[in-house]
Amino acid sequence: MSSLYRASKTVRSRRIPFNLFSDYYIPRKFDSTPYLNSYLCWTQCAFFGSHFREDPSIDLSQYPPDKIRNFSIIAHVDHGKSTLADRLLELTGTIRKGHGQPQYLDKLQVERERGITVKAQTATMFHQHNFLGTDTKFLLNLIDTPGHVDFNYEVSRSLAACQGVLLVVDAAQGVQAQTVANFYLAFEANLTIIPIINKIDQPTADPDRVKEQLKSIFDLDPNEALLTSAKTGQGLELVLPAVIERIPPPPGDSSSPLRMLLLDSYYDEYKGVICHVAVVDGALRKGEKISSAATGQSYEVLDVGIMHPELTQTGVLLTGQVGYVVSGMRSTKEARVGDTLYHTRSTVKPLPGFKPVKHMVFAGLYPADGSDFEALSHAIERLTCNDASVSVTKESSTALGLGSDVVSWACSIWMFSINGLNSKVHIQNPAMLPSNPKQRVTACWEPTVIATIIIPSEYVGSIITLCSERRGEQLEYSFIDSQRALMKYRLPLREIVVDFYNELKSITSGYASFDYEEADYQASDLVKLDILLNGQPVDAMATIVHRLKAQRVGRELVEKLKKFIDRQMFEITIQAAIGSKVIARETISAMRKNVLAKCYGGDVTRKRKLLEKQKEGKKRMKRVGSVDIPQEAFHELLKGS
Ligand SMILES: Nc1nc2c(ncn2[C@@H]2O[C@H](COP(=O)(O)OP(=O)(O)OP(=O)(O)O)[C@@H](O)[C@H]2O)c(=O)[nH]1
Repeated sequence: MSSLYRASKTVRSRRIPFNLFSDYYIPRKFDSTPYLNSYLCWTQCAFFGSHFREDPSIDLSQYPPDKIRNFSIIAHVDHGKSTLADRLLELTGTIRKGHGQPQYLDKLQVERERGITVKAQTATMFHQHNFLGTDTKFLLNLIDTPGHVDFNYEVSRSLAACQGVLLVVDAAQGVQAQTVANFYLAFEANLTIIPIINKIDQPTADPDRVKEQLKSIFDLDPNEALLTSAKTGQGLELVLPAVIERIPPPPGDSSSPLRMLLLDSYYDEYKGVICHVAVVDGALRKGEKISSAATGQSYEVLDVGIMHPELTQTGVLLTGQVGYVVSGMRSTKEARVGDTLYHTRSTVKPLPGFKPVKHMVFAGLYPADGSDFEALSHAIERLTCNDASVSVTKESSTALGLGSDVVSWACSIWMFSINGLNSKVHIQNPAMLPSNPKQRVTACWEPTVIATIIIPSEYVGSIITLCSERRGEQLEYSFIDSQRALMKYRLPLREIVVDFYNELKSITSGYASFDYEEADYQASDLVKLDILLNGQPVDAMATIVHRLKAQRVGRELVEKLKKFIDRQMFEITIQAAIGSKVIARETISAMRKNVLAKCYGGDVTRKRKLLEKQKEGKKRMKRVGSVDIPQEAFHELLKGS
């Protein structure tokens, strides 16, 4: 999910899977596929299973903004955010110690299975602290954030509701690429940053080195860093006091009309759409009418409360508080993240920063077995119900075949300027390119990303080679300490969605850390690569590639195809071509029937006649014969094996 995760997803169902015929479409190597698959699994598992409860002991009017702290935990993947969040929930009695479910805030089954956080969750805690000489009970909203490379989009949403963050860094691994990316997200949002050096119980922990890094990379005061072990509990008692004392209270105005920031939403089978919100100004009560600044739609507030950590009805949410609202929205599509919700009859200025969802990750999906179409369709419907950032476009396909799985592959979006058309067109399928020769492509652009890579210095050379092979442009190269380098590259998005991360990990023996954020489109020399079987272009196999890569991609495609197409009674030529220029070619020779099998001994002229006849027949067959491409050839090509 900056990363691809910030990326919204577009899931395309039932589309011709052959428009990205290169190594780019290979789902196993497509780094974002696990994410997509996670979501698909998610649709099959009961998400949330929300329990609504009432807790009469909670009186939110006791918590004006000065007794509220909204904070988030940010970190590189696996540095211990979720474990730390769990410990804080335990410490405040929000969950029972040893509740038997590690990473409480990771509610999705897929999150537990994969050990990474996908959907950010919020939990409200209450904590007594001696503040400025008075024992005061504070309301703390902890927003757990995903740390995986794909999920930075979620991180930025979470940060919009916070005034401070805990920046967790693994004491052994030190600052990693996502630590850098997350730090800058928090820094740019003007949030108070509390550095936490976690996992100090590890034998390889080196907190002093991490402190140096915090100083040299982020200019953070090393003395302000807290040393913790979320595993053993060491140092955790200092975390909440630091949150209360260092992070400012939310700045809203309780006497102003209601303005609520919509943070997230999901679909509950019983209650409908449940929105997570942060009340910036004013107050919200059950029964009131609210409107959305983004869509203009109005709703009645059916239920309102806090996540403590289960949904707990309070009937009210006051300035600075974070909670949930049920308002009869029919689909999460109506709940636009970053939207401002306000009282229907009031006039307010929408909160800044709202951006409509911008799709960044595209995937084509189709059921390998056509009879599974309904099931897949249903699963995708549930997926889109639960996540407003996923949108679906249905396409019909003439090339669906047999099998048992869902086949998915990465798509890309290019921009083309075409002679005869006034505006630039976005193209994600080569078939969308005009066939009319008068509508010539005059320029092309492709999306790029800015990648941040942190590696032990001995791997710098290999990274430079990898990034230049992937058409990267080096933007920065510096050392974050005596052993590790930080490199920034601008890379075409298409070059990193497939296999880049795996390769990076493999050439650095797993020591590289990587993050990226979306950047502009850049002019690129793109060409349409056609695949021809016996001289006939197979439209579904055409793809768009960079001219420099066309030769290699074309060669690989024809070689792969050769493996999967059975020999037939006539010769088959497989060609890759750009326009009329053939750049790669393979031939599958014809099967030879032994026409002489029944001629024992006998007349030579008769044998010659039979062979001549066979030759003639083959010529005719080659002319009229259409090549059967087995479905598994497409599947195997898609899977990249
Ligand atoms: N030794 C040690 N291990 C820890 C500590 N904190 C967390 N871990 C372990 O580190 C691993 C990752 O912890 P998580 O809390 O899931 O990490 P995360 O940062 O939330 O990861 P994402 O959810 O993917 O963002 C788990 O195996 C934890 O048990 C610690 O203080 N010491």
